[in-house]
Order: sequence, then C-alpha cells, then structure tokens
Amino acid sequence: MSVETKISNKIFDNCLMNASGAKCMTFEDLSKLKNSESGTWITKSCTISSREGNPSPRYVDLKLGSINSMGLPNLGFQFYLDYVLDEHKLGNDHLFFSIAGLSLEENMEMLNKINSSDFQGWVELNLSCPNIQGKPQTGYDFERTEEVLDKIFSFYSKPLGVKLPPYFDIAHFEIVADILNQYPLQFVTCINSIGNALYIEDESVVIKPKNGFGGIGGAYIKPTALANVRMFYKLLRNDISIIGCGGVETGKDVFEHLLCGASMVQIGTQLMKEDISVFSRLLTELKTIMKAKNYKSLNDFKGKLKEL
Ligand SMILES: CC(C)(C)CCc1c(C(=O)O)[nH]c(=O)[nH]c1=O
Repeated sequence: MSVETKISNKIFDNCLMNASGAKCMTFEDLSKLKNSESGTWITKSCTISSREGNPSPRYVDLKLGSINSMGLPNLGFQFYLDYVLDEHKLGNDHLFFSIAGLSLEENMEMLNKINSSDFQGWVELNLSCPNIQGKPQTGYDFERTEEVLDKIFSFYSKPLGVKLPPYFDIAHFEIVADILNQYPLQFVTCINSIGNALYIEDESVVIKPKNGFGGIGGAYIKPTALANVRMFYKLLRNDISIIGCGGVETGKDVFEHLLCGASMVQIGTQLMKEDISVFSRLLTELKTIMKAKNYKSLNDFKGKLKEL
C-alpha cells in the first residue's frame, strides 16, 4: 500500500505537510519539520523585511480549533531564500516557499529574486495578503487577483501555486476558478483560516490584536475546507493540483480531503496542538482506513467522493 502523491511532476513519499504559519518560522522549526514524518514542508509566509508581528496573546488553541491574528511575523525574505537554497544544495528540491508581500511590488520583488535563484521548489503565494487600504484581502478582490497573477506570470517561470481564503458563494467559486484557469498554476491550496472570527471566554476576547478578531482554524472549519477543495477540484483544469488545508485532526479527516480531490493535505492547528508527531499518527490512521477499504494507493479513491 502506498500513500505517495504527486504535484505536477514531483512524487512525494506521503501526502502530508504543514500548513504555512504552523511551526515553520525559525530554522529550528523548519529543521524539525524536515526531520518529521511529513512528505514535505513549507515556510512561514514572508515579507521582504523581517516582522515582529502582532502583540501576544495572538494565537490561542480552542477546544474545537484555534484563533489567530499573528500579523505575519517572519524572519524576512532573505532568511527563507537562504534556507531553501541550502536545502537545494543538499538535494531537497521539493519544498514549498510561502510569500505574502504587503504590496504587489513586494511580491514581485521576492518572486524576481526567487526566479533568478537556484531554488527549484514551489512558491505558495498567499492571497490573503493585505490589499490596498479599505479594500478586502486580495483573494476577495477578484479584479486585484487577476491583476496580481497577470503581473506575476508575465515574468515568473518556476512552479507556483496560490493559497486561497475560503469562499462560500457558488458565484464566487466560479469567478475565482475562471480567473485561476487562465494561468499556468501548478496547485491551489484551499483554505486559509476563516477570517475575523471572535472567541469569548470569561466575558473577554482571548487574543489581543484586532479587538479579539482572528482567523479561525481547526475542526470548526473542516466542512468549509472540504467544500472549497471539492469545488476547485471540479472547476479547475486537471493539471492544477489541489492541496487541502483545514480541520484535519485524524486520518479520517485526511481521507475526506483526498476523497474531495486533494493531492496533498496540510496540517495547521493540529500541528500547533500536537507538534510534529501528528504526521506519523495521521499516516498510521490513514493507512488503517485504506487497508480496511482495500485501497492500494491514493488514486483508488482520490476525488471519488460519492454523491447521492
Ligand atoms: C492574514 C495575514 C497577516 C495578512 C497573512 C498571514 C496569515 C496569518 C497571520 O500571520 O496572522 N494568519 C493566518 O491564519 N493566515 C494568514 O495567511
């Protein structure tokens, strides 16, 4: 039995990786991920300059998930470029590099540098990156998304995918899929946290930034994550792989993301709660499910969600 998977022309030993943002900011974080059971790993979304991010408490684990307003803390673009280039020298060309520039110019600057570097892995462009003041995040500003992808694909020639915020309206799925289908994207990651949720404990918010408003992850968001994976699996070109993210706590949750059409599954909140042993547990649980159903490989069930 195999839990191998493929994104564009690269095969991974297994279909699990961390979600950008979860335990992937420092060299120590990244080394632990590299040496974990995950099939690959991704860096924390970065900006050109390093950032402290928001004041704490800015991330809180909840019974049914998590809430965060980290504020894009990261060690700065050059740190992550140096990191992935060191990995390239060690022969690791299958890791993911997340960027979330604070402007289109910043994203272009980072992508120009990556384009002319020896990096051979994938870039995950975080479309939850902030937009012009007063406008919604880029992923919710469809004209802006088209403009950003136009500019990027006018010069960027290496494998690239986008991390999408959750959508809810069928018309939005269709508009976004039509835009994405115009570009040579290798993958789409669905979903980022569900933005601006509010969690209350003892008559108070639980995180300091943004009056307690933060992105929600974990079990709360699995139904929405699965719907986004399924929708984009159906609407996007077959050569665009779907990476599922959202609400994965067990092997059954991984199985459900794969059933919806995901080729790779990212773990965020549960990685924050359980640390990197989560990958071996999830792989064991997934293999148990596959064995019980006599599935030999992911292709036996990937995308084959039954409808009534
Ligand atoms: C929300 C942004 C700060 C603009 C991007 C970084 C990010 C963060 C973050 O760094 O606060 N948290 C998330 O759950 N998703 C993200 O994409």
